[in-house]
Amino acid sequence: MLWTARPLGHEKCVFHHDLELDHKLPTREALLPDMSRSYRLLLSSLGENPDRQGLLKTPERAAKAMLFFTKGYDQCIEDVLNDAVFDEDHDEMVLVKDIEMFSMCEHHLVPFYGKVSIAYLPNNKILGLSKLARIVEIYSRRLQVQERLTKQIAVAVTKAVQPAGVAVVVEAVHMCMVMRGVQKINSKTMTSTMLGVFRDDPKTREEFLNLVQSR
Ligand SMILES: Nc1nc2c(ncn2[C@@H]2O[C@H](COP(=O)(O)OP(=O)(O)OP(=O)(O)O)[C@@H](O)[C@H]2O)c(=O)[nH]1
Ligand SMILES: [Zn+2]
Repeated sequence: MLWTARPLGHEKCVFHHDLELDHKLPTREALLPDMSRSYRLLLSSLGENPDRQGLLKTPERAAKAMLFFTKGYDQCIEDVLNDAVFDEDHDEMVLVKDIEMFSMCEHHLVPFYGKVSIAYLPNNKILGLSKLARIVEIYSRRLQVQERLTKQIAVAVTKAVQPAGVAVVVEAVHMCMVMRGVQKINSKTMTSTMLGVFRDDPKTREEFLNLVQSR
């Protein structure tokens, strides 16, 4: 059945429970032939000739591109953290801002893209800085809605270092609102998740938002 062609999660990844992935499924690369056939059918549905020279390899290319756009399904937090959690007596805000993000709108299968800013207040544990960007990659490279993406990033940072608080702001342009539909080419969507101190203490939240907005 078609639904069995869902992406594989990593065996030891405990963060995937929300996706209800079936670990007996084939690897995602093994799905390439099925995906290529689907894209070939799509080309025919558009009235194109999938056998014309320029389109001969398009179904396979498109399938590979879609696998890349959704490669976050193949990754799990434990793997990318790679033990880069360090004991450190530091309790001031850590902020990485303007992390580029490319994701796929789950409603229209078109991109939404923008930037992510992540802050946390350490509680004797810090995270390798690049790992914040890697967490963004894991969750953005899936079919998403911006709200869920924002929250998943915040929860992942919380699980990784149990900080006193986490704040995540995502600013994105949705191509489904730009190239089609309401066609609002300048619209941007902002979402945020505030956990712990960032939720409870307006001063901490304000400090974060000021830092995010400063250029
Ligand atoms: N909340 C939220 N909505 C999203 C996101 N990405 C796309 N959407 C919205 O999903 C909705 C789908 O609405 P529908 O009415 O079923 O689809 P539609 O007829 O294509 O809607 P229009 O885009 O208004 O033409 C639209 O309002 C999109 O703007 C997202 O990340 N978060
Ligand atoms: Zn959309």
